[in-house]
Amino acid sequence: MTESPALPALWPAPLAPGAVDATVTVPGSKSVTNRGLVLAALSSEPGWLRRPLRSRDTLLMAEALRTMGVGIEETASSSSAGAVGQAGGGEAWRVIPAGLHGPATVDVGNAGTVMRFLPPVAALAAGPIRFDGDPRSYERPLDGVIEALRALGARIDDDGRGSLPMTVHGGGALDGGPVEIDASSSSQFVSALLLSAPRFNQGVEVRHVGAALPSMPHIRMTVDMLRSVGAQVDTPEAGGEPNVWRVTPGALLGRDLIVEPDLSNAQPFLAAALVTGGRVTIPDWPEHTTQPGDALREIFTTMGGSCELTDQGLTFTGSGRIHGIDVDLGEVGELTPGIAAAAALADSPSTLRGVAHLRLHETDRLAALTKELNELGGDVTETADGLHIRPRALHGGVFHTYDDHRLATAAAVIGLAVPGVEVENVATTGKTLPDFPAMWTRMLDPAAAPARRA
Ligand SMILES: O=C(O)C1=C[C@@H](OP(=O)(O)O)[C@@H](O)[C@H](O)C1
Ligand SMILES: C=C(OP(=O)(O)O)C(=O)O
Repeated sequence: MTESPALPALWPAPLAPGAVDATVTVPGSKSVTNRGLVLAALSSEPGWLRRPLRSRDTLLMAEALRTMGVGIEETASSSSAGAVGQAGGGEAWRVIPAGLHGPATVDVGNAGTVMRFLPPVAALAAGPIRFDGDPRSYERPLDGVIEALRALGARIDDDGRGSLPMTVHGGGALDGGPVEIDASSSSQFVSALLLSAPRFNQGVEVRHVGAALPSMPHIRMTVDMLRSVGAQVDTPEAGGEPNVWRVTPGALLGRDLIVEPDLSNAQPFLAAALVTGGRVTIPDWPEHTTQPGDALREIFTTMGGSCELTDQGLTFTGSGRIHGIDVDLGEVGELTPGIAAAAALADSPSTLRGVAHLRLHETDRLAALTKELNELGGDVTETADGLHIRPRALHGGVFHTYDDHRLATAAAVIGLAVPGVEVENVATTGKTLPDFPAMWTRMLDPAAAPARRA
């Protein structure tokens, strides 16, 4: 990660000087990096993560695994290995699995992936592992993971709250087997159980019961990544029972994983092309991916523009008009703040549906987007499961971010078109994209963009 210079408490979001024309290299995916770390830590041999994301969420994951005994070394292209967390380029992480053990304390910050994916890992460790985090982490749902782990044989002391803080008293092994879980509040409950399941004595059979399951692409990502390290996984898609996943016990291979760019973090830059009628290219956009950000190709095209996937990456070109959209974002909920920002600048109303669970994300995203957009003069109402956005002329003002990286990047998108937007605590983008303010400024500096027009 590039160490950012001190950022002001109120960051003046730059107004776009015209149509953007830039190539923006986006760091690795948070979701892939943190899954890759967990799987490598559970493998029977060392492995590599190349181009990992180095941000608060992924450093917390790496540090947590290290406190449980896993070796994780960071290698810059030309320098020697050093412990993760030290300053440095960090182009690859070598993960050396070891006997997992406590006592240890895991700081989950406000990272859903850390607070959900690691309790099953801790259940496999020998000794007590205490989990704690930011105040918001106490409010985010964890009950499904706690109850499922208990049903599978784990001992967890959570003071009966079903949330953080808690201690997993790892017994060195876990029975595993069949378990029912209501994962309607977070797909990460299912991913958490599946990721560690090859190491459970009986594997696992996870059956989701309850209302609709959000963020299915993220569960597919879990399954794909498990299979890529040799796990056997049966899924509903592969002709299995609906809402049932089975993982067979077995050793995992160490592998060399190249982490894809984070397509959800590409969103604000693509939105900049949409909002300014400009053009942005994201290099290394994968041809096939389970990342939900891939849906932006269709969503932003519907909202006004076109995209082309070439050897250079994905190029999105805005048409100069932004149209409203009526869309179910249940599968791709993490894209909602950025879509809401573009929708607030559109030429017709939008309805964003299927995202009630966003009330339990980094902040209550539906309430926060409604309040902050309306305070800039917008006309946004919360629905039972989303937002209704009627575009109006917006004015400048302070956009509060509630420690939510995606609120901050959404505010920057608004600021491209609305003079005088100040983003409170833009540093919160460090959760998944520490270099965001500098990347944004570079995108807007025509001298920094490669000349591509003939
Ligand atoms: O598994 C993952 O990597 C994620 C799953 C999703 O969580 P929810 O299902 O809780 O929305 C997503 O919103 C989050 O950003 C990352
Ligand atoms: C919901 C998100 O994060 P988390 O992994 O903390 O759930 C997100 O990044 O939009």
